[in-house]
Amino acid sequence: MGTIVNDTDSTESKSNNLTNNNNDKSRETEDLYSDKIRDGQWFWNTNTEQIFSQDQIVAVGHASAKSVVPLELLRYIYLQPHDRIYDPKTHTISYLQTRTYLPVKSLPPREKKRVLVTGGAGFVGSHLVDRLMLMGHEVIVIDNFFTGCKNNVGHWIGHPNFELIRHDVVDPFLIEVDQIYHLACPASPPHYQYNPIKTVKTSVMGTINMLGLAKRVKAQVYGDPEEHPQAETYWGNVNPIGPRACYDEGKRVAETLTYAYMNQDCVDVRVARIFNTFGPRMNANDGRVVSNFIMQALKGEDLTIYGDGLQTRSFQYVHDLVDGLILLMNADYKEPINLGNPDEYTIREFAELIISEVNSSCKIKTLPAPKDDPKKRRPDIKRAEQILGWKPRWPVKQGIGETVTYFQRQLEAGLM
Ligand SMILES: O=C(O)[C@H]1O[C@H](OP(=O)(O)OP(=O)(O)OC[C@H]2O[C@@H](n3ccc(=O)[nH]c3=O)[C@H](O)[C@@H]2O)[C@H](O)[C@@H](O)[C@@H]1O
Repeated sequence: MGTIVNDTDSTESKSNNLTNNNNDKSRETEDLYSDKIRDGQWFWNTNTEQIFSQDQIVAVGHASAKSVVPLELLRYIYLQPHDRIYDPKTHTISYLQTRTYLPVKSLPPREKKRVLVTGGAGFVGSHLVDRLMLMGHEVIVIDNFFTGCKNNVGHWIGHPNFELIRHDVVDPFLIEVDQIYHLACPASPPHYQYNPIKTVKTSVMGTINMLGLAKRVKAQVYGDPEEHPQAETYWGNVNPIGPRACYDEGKRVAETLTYAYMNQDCVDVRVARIFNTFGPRMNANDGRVVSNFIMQALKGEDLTIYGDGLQTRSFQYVHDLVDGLILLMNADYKEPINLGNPDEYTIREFAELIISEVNSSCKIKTLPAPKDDPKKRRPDIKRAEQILGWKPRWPVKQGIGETVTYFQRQLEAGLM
């Protein structure tokens, strides 16, 4: 039984005539990739230790954790709606039946781990699953699909190294695994405030169940911080009866539980405090600032700033987070570690960045500020740098570029 990392946070088919040009393009691209896979000349042939080429990011991961994967491989998965064909005339979606899986590394049995990812069909979880699969591990996903989505991991269904189970972490679950990444919990304020009792149960009972299983944690533990930037040594400032308490306090108790299991039952734990994260597969309607602003800009609507827009956030691209989680899992370090990008923006600056990246002429409109909205958030990442040798590689602008492409393609494919 293994180690648990607990996150305390902080298409188209061939039927009909596929008249849509995008669909044809998508099919052509898929055939091209399929040929490459069959001929065994996939991107793995490139030097996979190389992360940058001519200042461009060409791979993600860290050689020390054997997590390096060519970026093209991942982009193929999340930027091509290759397994679904949308027919705008009949407003139907067909799913392709035949599937070529991307080549995964062949690991010797002693290196191959059985890894459980709770919330593995969600935004962050599904990117972690892609990476672990490509690295050659056996991956088991449990998800209740409340905010997660089968499509996020659909490209692995049927693969011998992959299992997808509908299960709610609030209920006990028994399985033998080497490692557990506990990521299950709605993270956007509208989602987690929709059913606050369930949110607390997911954090608390979900964590108890997973700790019980393994006997391993995310940045909201800091609440509306009085210390800036936030180091792991800061204890936080949370209103225990406010609308965000179900999430923030849930994460805090999850950490308390994690260390109680470590001290009392010698459970091997890791605690990641995750700061605002964005990227492809964010839910377009989850109400978070990145997805809201990009969707509004793409649709030509006004961007909604809550309050004066002077509150700050620091945004990290999802690949950087996955790098950090895998490094943390493989490090022998038990204290909490912040994973976030210290590049801090006011929400107004961020709105202007999105407008310029989408090349839109949208205006900004101001709406009332939500209660208890933290005024500042920026991680102090010295600990992650020292202990894990990790720091974010993705400039926010570059990540935003890929995320905009993702949302654009989803919109074109009728998927949102
Ligand atoms: O993205 C995340 O990872 C975090 O999202 C939320 O925290 P928050 O920072 O409030 O996230 P957003 O809802 O994205 O809001 C960020 C800021 O933008 C503002 N905002 C949001 C949406 C919008 O349309 N306009 C707007 O001005 C919010 O008021 C807030 O000040 C969750 O509470 C965190 O747990 C989660 O980790």
